[in-house]
Amino acid sequence: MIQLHEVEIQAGEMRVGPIDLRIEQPAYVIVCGPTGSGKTTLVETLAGLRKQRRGQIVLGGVDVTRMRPADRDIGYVPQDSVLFESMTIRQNLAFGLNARGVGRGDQQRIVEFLAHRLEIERLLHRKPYGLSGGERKRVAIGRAIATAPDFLLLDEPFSALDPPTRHSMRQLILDLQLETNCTVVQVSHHEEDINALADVVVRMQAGKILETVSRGDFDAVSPCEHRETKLRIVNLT
Ligand SMILES: Nc1ncnc2c1ncn2[C@@H]1O[C@H](COP(=O)(O)OP(=O)(O)OP(=O)(O)O)[C@@H](O)[C@H]1O
Repeated sequence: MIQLHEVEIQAGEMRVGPIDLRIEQPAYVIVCGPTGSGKTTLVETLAGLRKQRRGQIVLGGVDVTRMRPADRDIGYVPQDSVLFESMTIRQNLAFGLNARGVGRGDQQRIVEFLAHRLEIERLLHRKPYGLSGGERKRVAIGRAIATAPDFLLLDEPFSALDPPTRHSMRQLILDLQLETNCTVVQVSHHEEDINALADVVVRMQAGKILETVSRGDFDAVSPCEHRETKLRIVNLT
């Protein structure tokens, strides 16, 4: 369960919140809304990167309100997908594993698996310089999911990608979410993302949640039916 209770953040001149939210896990949550409505601020706050003025955040039963970002069970892909430029792609993917003291053998096994799954094996020896936008996104996503977090935060992960790459990335993320059962919170402006991915849509406006539309309980249906059901339900929004 994602639970936010009266969360407030000061973002420059703008007050984001109070935000109250309850979302059952696992879910694919899309946060949408006009530019400047507070979507990134909300996601950064979940990641622990923004100081809250007040309120409480509970993720999967754990009160993370005062927890450091590294101690939250979260993978985060920021809007600009910043990579560690001095490290190889292999080292980028292994970063979180290394920080958690995972042994060399296990690190190697996980990195090879991720590289295969994300189709970036041929990039492992390279440094980020010169990677395409789509390749960077794949590495950033791989780095975020390497530690198998229960929560994956994606801030406009498909921006600046061409339509075919957007389509394949969307499919990849959906498959990963269904495979790992993690909860994804994704910022998106795009109707196709809502149609293809969302179990829950959180609409923000002027720093507040305007509405939360839930797509119901999909536990009993197959992944394929899952997507079709989502498509039907989005017409209600
Ligand atoms: N550090 C900051 N200093 C000043 N203003 C800030 C800061 N962070 C956020 N803001 C302001 O808070 C508001 C919300 O920003 P935020 O990035 O969360 O919006 P958003 O909904 O993600 O927008 P977009 O869709 O354009 O990415 C904006 O008006 C922004 O300028």
